[in-house]
Parts: sequence; C-alpha cells; structure tokens
Amino acid sequence: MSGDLLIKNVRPYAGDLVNIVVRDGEIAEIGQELTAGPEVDVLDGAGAIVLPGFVDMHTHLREPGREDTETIETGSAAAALGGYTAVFAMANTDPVADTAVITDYVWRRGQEVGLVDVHPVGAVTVGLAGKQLAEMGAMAAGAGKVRVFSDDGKCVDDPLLMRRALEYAKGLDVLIAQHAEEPRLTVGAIAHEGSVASRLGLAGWPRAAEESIVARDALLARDAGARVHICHASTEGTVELLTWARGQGIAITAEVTPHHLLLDDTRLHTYDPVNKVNPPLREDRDRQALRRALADGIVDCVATDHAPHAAQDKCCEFANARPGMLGLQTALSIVVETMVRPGLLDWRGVAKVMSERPAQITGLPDQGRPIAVGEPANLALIDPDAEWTVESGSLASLSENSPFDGMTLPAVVVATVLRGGVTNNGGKVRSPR
Ligand SMILES: NC(=O)N[C@@H](CC(=O)O)C(=O)O
Ligand SMILES: [Zn+2]
Ligand SMILES: [Zn+2]
Repeated sequence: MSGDLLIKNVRPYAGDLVNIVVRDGEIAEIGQELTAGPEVDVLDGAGAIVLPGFVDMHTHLREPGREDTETIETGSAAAALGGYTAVFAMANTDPVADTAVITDYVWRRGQEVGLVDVHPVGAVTVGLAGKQLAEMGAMAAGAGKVRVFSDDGKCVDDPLLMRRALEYAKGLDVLIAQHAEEPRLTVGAIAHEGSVASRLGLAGWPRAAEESIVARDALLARDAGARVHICHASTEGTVELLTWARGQGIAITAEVTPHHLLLDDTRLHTYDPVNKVNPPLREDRDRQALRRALADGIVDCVATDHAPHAAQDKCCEFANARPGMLGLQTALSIVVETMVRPGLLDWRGVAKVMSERPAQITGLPDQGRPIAVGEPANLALIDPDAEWTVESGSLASLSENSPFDGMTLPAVVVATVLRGGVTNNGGKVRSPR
C-alpha cells in the first residue's frame, strides 16, 4: 500500500479547483485549503480535470504466447499512460485463457507489475473452439476471480452452446461478452460490405453478420434471465436492436471502440492494413449512430479493443494482415474529439462511459467510484486544453499498429493514480515493481 499523497490543483469532473489528500489508498480529504506535512508526496495537477481512473473492459495483452507484440508489463504501461486503472485482458492468448492456471497467472503478473489491475477474461469454450464450455466456475473461483467470459476474436456461434453458457453464467453471476459475428456471413470477409469495399475489390463483411447475433443473443439472454454484453458494437442496426432489447427489459449491455467512433471505411482506399479491424470500420451513418447511442446510454461504455500486432503480421497485403489496432493510449483523446468537442458528452459523461459503467458492468467494486472521501484513490488527471500528435513508434506498446499515427488529438492524460500510487506522472510510467 502506498504512503500519503497530496494531489494539488485539480478539478473533479471539470468543476472547482480543489486539493485531495490520499491516505492508505483512499481519498481522505477534499478541500480548497488542504496542505500536507513534509513527508507527503505531492502531485501538482496545475488545474487538470480529475476523473475516476478509466476501466477498459476489452484489451488484448498477448501474454502468454505473443510476448513479442505485447506483454502484461508493456500493456499495463500503455494503460497507465492512457488514464486506466483497470483493464480486462481477453482470453485469446496462446495458450488460451480457458483454465484457472492461465487466468490466475494473468492476474498475478498484473499485480506484480502493479501499474493497473489486470483482470483476466476467461474463455467461454475450450480453446475458443466453440465446441465445449470451459470450466467457468473454476476460473471464477480462482485467484483471478474471473467475472467476464468471452471467446472474443471468435463468436460463440452455436446457439445451443451460447444458451448453455448464458444459463451457466447466470448461476455464477458472471458476464458473457460476445464477439457478434455470424461466421457463415463473413467467410473471407475483410472490409465493411458497401460501396468502398466493392470499389477496392475487398470481400465484404455485412452488418447483418453482427446484427443477427445481437438479436439472437438478446433473445437467448431474455430466456435465460442472464446478462449479455456486446463487444465492439459497430452498426446503426445494432443500436436499433439494443434500443429494442432494452425496451423489453433484457439485460443487454454494449461497448463501442474509439476507432468505430472516429473512423469509417473511406480510410481503406490506401489499402494500409493498419485500418483492418474486426468488426470492420463502417460508414458515416454507423459512426454517427454510435456516437448518439453512447451519448444516450444505449451503448454503455467505451472499450478500446487494444489489439497489438507485430509488423510482419500487419505490414503485408490487406487480405493477409491480422485485424486489430492499438487503443489504450489514444482512447481518451478520441472520446474528447468525437464526443466532448461536439457537445455530445460533458466530463461527467466521460467519467460514466470510460469508468463508471464499465466498472458496474464487470462488477468491480473498487473502480468507477465517485471522487469523494472514503473512496479508493483510483484517478485520471487530464489536461483538456493540451494537444498531442500521435507517434505510433513512441507509444508504450511493443507494437506500432495505431491508425491514429500522425494525428493531432485533443486532451492529454497528465497523471494516473492507482490506490494512491502514482502510476503515470507527466507521461512517464512508474518503473514496474
Ligand atoms: N479486433 C480485432 O480485429 N482483433 C482482435 C480480436 C477481436 O477483438 O475480435 C485481436 O485479438 O487481434
Ligand atoms: Zn472481437
Ligand atoms: Zn477484441
């Protein structure tokens, strides 16, 4: 546990300037006149906005198996620099995180690094093969306390298996997060099915491949009385289905990625595989619908789907490149660009979609909490007026596949605090323990 910390000159949710005293990892005092004793560490926010630390419910960290592209340590550093205090590491590692041995390892390694809480996501099916349920109960009962299960990267496409998974998840009080992609509709598909893909000669990934699974899973969740979460919602039709399902009282939640909020398929004309992602970048109307849905709460939260890939897997022909893009260090700036600047969200809204809702959906008791006395000191400090230019080679990730490379974006995360320990100070991460 960290010692005492005085955080000076910060504005909770962009409100009035205050100082915050942290003791034993908790917010002990908030006020205008607070001062600290001589032994206390001081973090001067210089007028920064302070929000609860961000929670990413969808991150790929590639350890175990592809430590050449990201490790728990390098991914944790990227997360801390992005303002995150908790991330959920997806199960599509090698070996797959389908047993408690792996999920406990991910949790423990994250705690050893100590920059962010790395919560393991467990696989729904053994080896992500979609044939047999994994031992969800054992993973939930382990040291990693797995509370989110997903075959992300693949869809749990067998409806009977998905139904069983939802029933089992309800009993365990855990969440199934679905990568909604009907595989029969995306055979060979590499780009959004539309006029851009036709012109470029790229095989199309239709909206219906996502929407048919969203509709199906809403009905399966209804019948099982279970919760279901939709990963990386990407279409206007998905927003309509979510609206319908919520109206029916179905416990369905959804996330949107920063790249689906900012980019569309017109980026593909260069054939640069940095823009290849699953689900694919869609059209302007999808992007606009997703922004409105996030503002209205129909889409609950932003999740990065941070997906590091090696140069040899990305810098090749479009058809052969792996899908996925980096996201942890650029997420906040893209939310500011697409949601705050256009007036769709205020800073309380940013706290909600980046921290509070993902913590609630995943069941983290110590994240996404109000900035108030007695609450855990998990915080992100943001300079809303600063700008920065993304250099993919200078990010903390071991990989460089950022589609935002060269873009000048608003808002800089100036510090991150995890249980009273400063994990990122002015863009420098604390050296891992
Ligand atoms: N989003 C992607 O395009 N890729 C992800 C898998 C996934 O999220 O489906 C990956 O693991 O690389
Ligand atoms: Zn996915
Ligand atoms: Zn993913």
